[in-house]
Order: sequence, then C-alpha cells, then structure tokens
Amino acid sequence: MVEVNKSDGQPEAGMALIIPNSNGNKKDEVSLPDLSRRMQEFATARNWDQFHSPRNLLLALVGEVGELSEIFQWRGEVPKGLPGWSAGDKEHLGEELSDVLLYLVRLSDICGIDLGQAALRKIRKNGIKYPVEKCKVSSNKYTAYQ
Ligand SMILES: Nc1ccn([C@H]2C[C@H](O)[C@@H](COP(=O)(O)OP(=O)(O)OP(=O)(O)O)O2)c(=O)n1
Repeated sequence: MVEVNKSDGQPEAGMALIIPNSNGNKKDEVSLPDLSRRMQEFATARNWDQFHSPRNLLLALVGEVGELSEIFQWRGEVPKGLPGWSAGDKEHLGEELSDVLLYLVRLSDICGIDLGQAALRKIRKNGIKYPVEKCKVSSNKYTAYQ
C-alpha cells in the first residue's frame, strides 16, 4: 500500500494510488466542511486559487454533470441499485458523482455559501411547499396544489 502525501495528495511516481483509511477497515467519516477544506488545500498546494473563480467552477461543474450523464446515456431506464453493472462501471459512476460534488462544494465555498446549512433550510422549505397530506403519491409540481 502506498502512503499518500497528505499535502499534495500524490503517490510516488509510477506507483499505484491507494488511499488508506485513517481508521483501519472502517470507512472514514466525511462532512461537507471536510470536503471544502480538502479542496481548498488541493487548490492552494497548486496555486490554483486563481483559477477557482465562481464562473470557472460553475463551468467545470456543468462539464462534470455532462460526464455523469454520459454514463447513463443510451442505456434506457436503469433499475435502482444498477443490477448488471460491472464494478468498473460503478467505480466510474462514483468518480463522476464525486467530481460533481467536489466542484459544487468548492463553488459554494468560493461564493461564501454554507452549503450544508443552505441545503437543510431548503429541505425544510420543500416540506412546507409539498405538505404530505396534499401530495402523497402524487409528484405534481407544488403549483398544482395552490
Ligand atoms: N482546475 C482544477 C482541475 C481539477 N480539479 C479537481 C476537481 C475534480 O474532482 C477533478 C477534475 O479533474 P479533471 O478535470 O481531470 O476531470 P476528470 O477527473 O473528470 O478527468 P477526465 O475529464 O479525463 O474524465 O479534479 C480541480 O479542483 N481544479
């Protein structure tokens, strides 16, 4: 197993990239502020803050959403759990989902938005907009209930 230098995230040249969990077999816990900090460190180590402007990050995010879409393109409807997908397909999906998340987290940070708190507020707002008694089973837009 190759230890990865935490400051630049890079393994030794020519060696496989294996990022160990810090707590043995258990999965590392992760939070949005953790990801935000890791992205800040990643950018600062490369002097890339200059490139991580709101517009650039938004375009990068949209590009990654396109790459994510390509994975599903032409497959028709895909059942939940992705039965029949290879391990490689699922790993690729995880990578593209991660790119989208990481750029979203970074964009939020650069714009001064606390994404976790904003998302919690939005979930509360959605609950008010879509009261259970009015929209159970129906997926109509909220304007249909008002
Ligand atoms: N200026 C950059 C370039 C990359 N990244 C990070 C965020 C994404 O997680 C990932 C994106 O890297 P690539 O642009 O190389 O895109 P992919 O990983 O999708 O590679 P490919 O386009 O070959 O599929 O790297 C970043 O933060 N800032």
